[in-house]
Amino acid sequence: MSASDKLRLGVNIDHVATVRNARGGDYPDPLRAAKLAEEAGADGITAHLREDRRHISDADIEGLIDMLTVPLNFEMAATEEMQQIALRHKPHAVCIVPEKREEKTTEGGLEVAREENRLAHFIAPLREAGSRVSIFIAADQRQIDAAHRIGAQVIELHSGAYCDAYAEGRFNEADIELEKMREMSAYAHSLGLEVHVGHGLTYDTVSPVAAFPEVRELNIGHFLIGEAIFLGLKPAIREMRRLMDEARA
Ligand SMILES: CC(=O)[C@@H](O)[C@H](O)COP(=O)(O)O
Ligand SMILES: NCC(=O)COP(=O)(O)O
Repeated sequence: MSASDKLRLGVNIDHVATVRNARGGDYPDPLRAAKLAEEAGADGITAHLREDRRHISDADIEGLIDMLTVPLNFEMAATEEMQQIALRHKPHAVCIVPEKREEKTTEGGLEVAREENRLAHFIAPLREAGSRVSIFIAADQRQIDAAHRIGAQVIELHSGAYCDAYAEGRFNEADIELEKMREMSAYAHSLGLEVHVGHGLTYDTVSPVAAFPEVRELNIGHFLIGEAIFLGLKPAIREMRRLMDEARA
């Protein structure tokens, strides 16, 4: 396996900030988590600067930009404020995600097809600034075609429907969702898009997704931060890495 074939693990540190923000102080520090994740072998760090700043803050993003030795995948909504922040920091990757104030977490993928024109104009300066532009979407051919047309280099398939179905014991539905992601990974790859997958992945759900040959990166956060309470962050990440490597072998 060449280095370019390696399945990368992006560790999302948002929920270290959620715990910090519960008390409004300085700890636990998401930057310290990012450092440990790097040391544990993370290939990248993902952080979502929500418009309501419910977890990651502007200062966290600045700190990550200064400190990281691995690429930052900066998740953000397609708003002018976020575009300005991304253009100031020029992260390795910008992943455009949908956001709703009332949601607990990112509920679905971005509606690219309905907003093609606006999104094409929105991502052009980000690409020109040197960031790789990724679009967080459902495993839906219409959305993939639209992401391709607007000039995104990467798509990230939302694995939440698969993971939720699995967690709730709806295994037939989980298989259907998995099959959709498998087919759409191959389809997106055939168009020349780089394929990532993320949201809600756990030790129980990661292996079949890691086995898709077209997938280049998994972004995983909430489960790892939870598991770190019991195992420690580095062992939790290393176990995820082991499962990914085993599935890919
Ligand atoms: C877009 C995405 O899937 C991640 O950002 C993840 O959801 C963590 O952030 P939230 O839990 O706030 O959605
Ligand atoms: N884009 C998905 C991500 O970064 C991680 O999502 P989760 O594992 O925190 O649900």
